[in-house]
Amino acid sequence: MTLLTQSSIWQALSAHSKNIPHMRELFATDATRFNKMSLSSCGLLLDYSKNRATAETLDLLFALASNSQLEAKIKAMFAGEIINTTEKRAVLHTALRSTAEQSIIAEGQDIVPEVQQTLDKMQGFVDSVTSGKWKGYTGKAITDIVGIGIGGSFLGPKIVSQALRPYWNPELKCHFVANVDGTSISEKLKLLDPETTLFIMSSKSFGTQETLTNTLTAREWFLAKGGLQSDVAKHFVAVTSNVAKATDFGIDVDNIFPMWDWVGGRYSLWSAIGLPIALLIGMDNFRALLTGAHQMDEHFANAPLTENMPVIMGLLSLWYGNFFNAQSHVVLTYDHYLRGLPAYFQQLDMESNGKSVTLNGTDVDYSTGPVIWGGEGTNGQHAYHQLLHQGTALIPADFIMPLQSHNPIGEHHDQLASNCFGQTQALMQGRTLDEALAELANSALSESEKRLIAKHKVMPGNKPSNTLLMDKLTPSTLGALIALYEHRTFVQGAIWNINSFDQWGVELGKNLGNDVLARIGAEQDSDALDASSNALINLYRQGKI
Ligand SMILES: O=P(O)(O)OC[C@H]1O[C@H](O)[C@H](O)[C@@H](O)[C@@H]1O
Repeated sequence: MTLLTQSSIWQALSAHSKNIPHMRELFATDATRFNKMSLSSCGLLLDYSKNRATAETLDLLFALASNSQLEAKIKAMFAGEIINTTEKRAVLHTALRSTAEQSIIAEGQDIVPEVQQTLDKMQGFVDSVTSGKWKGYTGKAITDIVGIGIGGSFLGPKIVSQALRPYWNPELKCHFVANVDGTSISEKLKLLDPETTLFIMSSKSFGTQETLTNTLTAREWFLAKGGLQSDVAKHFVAVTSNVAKATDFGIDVDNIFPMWDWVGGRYSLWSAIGLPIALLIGMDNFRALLTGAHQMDEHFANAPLTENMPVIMGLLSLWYGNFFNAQSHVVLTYDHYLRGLPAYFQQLDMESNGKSVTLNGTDVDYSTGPVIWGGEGTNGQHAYHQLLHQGTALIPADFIMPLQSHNPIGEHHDQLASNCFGQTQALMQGRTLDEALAELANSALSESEKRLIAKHKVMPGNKPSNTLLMDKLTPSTLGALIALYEHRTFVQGAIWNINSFDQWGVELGKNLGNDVLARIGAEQDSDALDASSNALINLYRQGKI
């Protein structure tokens, strides 16, 4: 057994988990439950009252956090200690949204000046492109931006741009290409004019196969359409920590925006990786996004555990995963602009906490990161919510909704809000057999049919959910919301004592993919691998089954 599961606090939580009254009862016996179990910070309100938790539960969970040295671990991250021990790196995405007055030391050097210089360089670039000063090779202004990247170098810029659609510069269109499937870039290139298109190649390592291949294809297209090699600098810029590789590739050194080892890919939208966002919404709004995230950083670093939003959310999700066998967690955004957020949180959390050894190499004997999934409300209500209400799996849910819509037409937003709140209520209270029978009382069914149908209409309820509200979706509230989930992920990783900042599983896939590519291109059929892999490679070489 690990020290964690041996600890008395873990044992106490385990015993306590068997004795929590149904949430209906918890609400019926305490009219102040919402007041006690909600908090506001950084423009967000978290209602966590619809959870299987009593005051004792929370006390035990906070004690678990303290016993896991959570506060010291938070301090270590903000202080730039090498907490990504397997890659020997600091984890300082929080420095990207620090204020210019702060001083943050990584590897003996204050990194805030570099961060500020990069923001200034972004500012100059954004101003130049959006004012029309930056010209394409035929003297025309840029109309289309294509972000080429994958993983963290794609999802952050894409999802944040999508979320901040009301703030877009109407003169610019933005497209993203991630997949190495040639269809992805081909379909985009069909829409584009090489004279007015700017490609932003985003790759921290400048070594990711998909991104390199897509960028080469974009460059070939540009040259084939009439651009000259000497025009490439007007249409290709890069964001990378590997300047040497980018210049070798042919990117003008002035057009390279820096990245640093102390920023993980899935935490990088706050860096120059966010350049497509900045172009679309302007630098003032991009800085507001950073400010919102910074406010959440301050809250996370300074609020006591008992009033700390990321801590509370992290603990409650861990509560279900470790003590109620919940294997997944659903994120439901009641806002069309936030429809991509579940996918973003999926990468953030699953790539961070999909681990099974502790920092010192011991196998864990408890569940770590759950499957994160979700979608936009109300669409999901007409599909997978059925399983949330009546399925056998326990799936805790986060509901996220702005109080004011950017598109306040007719009754739309009232209906959206009532669906959101109605779902959390239904999940919590369920429907008893007596209630189901009462609903059928006046129907024409026989008594035995009523009993049968009523049985199918019973919903156990007691399904946990958090509700996160904001006044309006703005760059600042979005920054705070994303930082909240980053820190929630950190909290869980800290308690599980895993490294939330490496990704060796992903690396293995990359390496084996390269090996298979070599076999596909080899002179002879593959025979050195397992029988299945050999057969698949050789069928591919033949091009038919
Ligand atoms: O930015 P890059 O170096 O191209 O990396 C892009 C992505 O690829 C990897 O496989 C990682 O798992 C991601 O975290 C990363 O964001």
